[in-house]
Amino acid sequence: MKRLEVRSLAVDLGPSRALQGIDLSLEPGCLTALIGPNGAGKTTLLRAMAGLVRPSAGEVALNGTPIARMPASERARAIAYLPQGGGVAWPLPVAKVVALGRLPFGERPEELPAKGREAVEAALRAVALEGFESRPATSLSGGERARMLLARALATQAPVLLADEPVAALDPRHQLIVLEVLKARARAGATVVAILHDLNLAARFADRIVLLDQGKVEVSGLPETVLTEAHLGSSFGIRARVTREEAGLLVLAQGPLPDP
Ligand SMILES: Nc1ncnc2c1ncn2[C@@H]1O[C@H](COP(=O)(O)OP(=O)(O)OP(=O)(O)O)[C@@H](O)[C@H]1O
Repeated sequence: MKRLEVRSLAVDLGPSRALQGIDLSLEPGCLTALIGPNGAGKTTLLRAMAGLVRPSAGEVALNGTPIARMPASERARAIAYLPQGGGVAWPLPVAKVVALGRLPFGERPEELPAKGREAVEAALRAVALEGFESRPATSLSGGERARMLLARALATQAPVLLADEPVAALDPRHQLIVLEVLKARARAGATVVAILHDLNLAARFADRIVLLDQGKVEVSGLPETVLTEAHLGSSFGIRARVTREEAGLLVLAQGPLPDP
């Protein structure tokens, strides 16, 4: 089990400060949704958590060890990262693409050991892509491709899973399937962080929500603490109604607020 800590993190991208003063503790067993308006810094924060962006100040630590000091191979086994809208350039069979998730263990797709094969099969099952194993990856639809790339990240079976908009390209049924998979990973002890734009899915599935706005954490905590009409107005610029239904919080975006 790995706790991911973000301590006083700042990131500069070119001339602009993308993140500033970020302090977060991401707990094992917990699915955290990262939400915020376009350009808030969500992808930058997730990339920093994966060790893909160099902080200008502060650090990210895994069970107390700064990830910048971890060997790349160790980090790749500990943190699986699903980039936003990833693509595939070669017509590799789907099973081989998913098997690339085993590379951090030195397992090559063409000669996977039993454990690697099981991990790949379980990942394909989890995203409902059984039967796609030999299809060329380049022949998949956008949503199928997104699920294949999530399966690659799942196949690593890393204790930390960071997913950038894992359900953005998916139909409603597959959105639910994928979020249930992420939740199950968390329940099995993983630390899971997913960027979500759908506030109702965040309300329903996240144990904790972090709302980023202009490179800072505006608020973080339980869904009912974060998804308030006031926060939705001030950070997203929308007039919204939040009601509590039997299934959980329901966010109804009613209209954009005028520019401040
Ligand atoms: N390479 C770069 N150079 C300069 N600025 C950048 C660079 N990459 C991102 N930015 C800026 O940093 C800010 C944060 O970007 P980021 O992609 O993290 O936002 P986001 O919250 O993920 O947005 P979205 O919801 O649109 O995906 C944005 O203002 C973006 O324009």
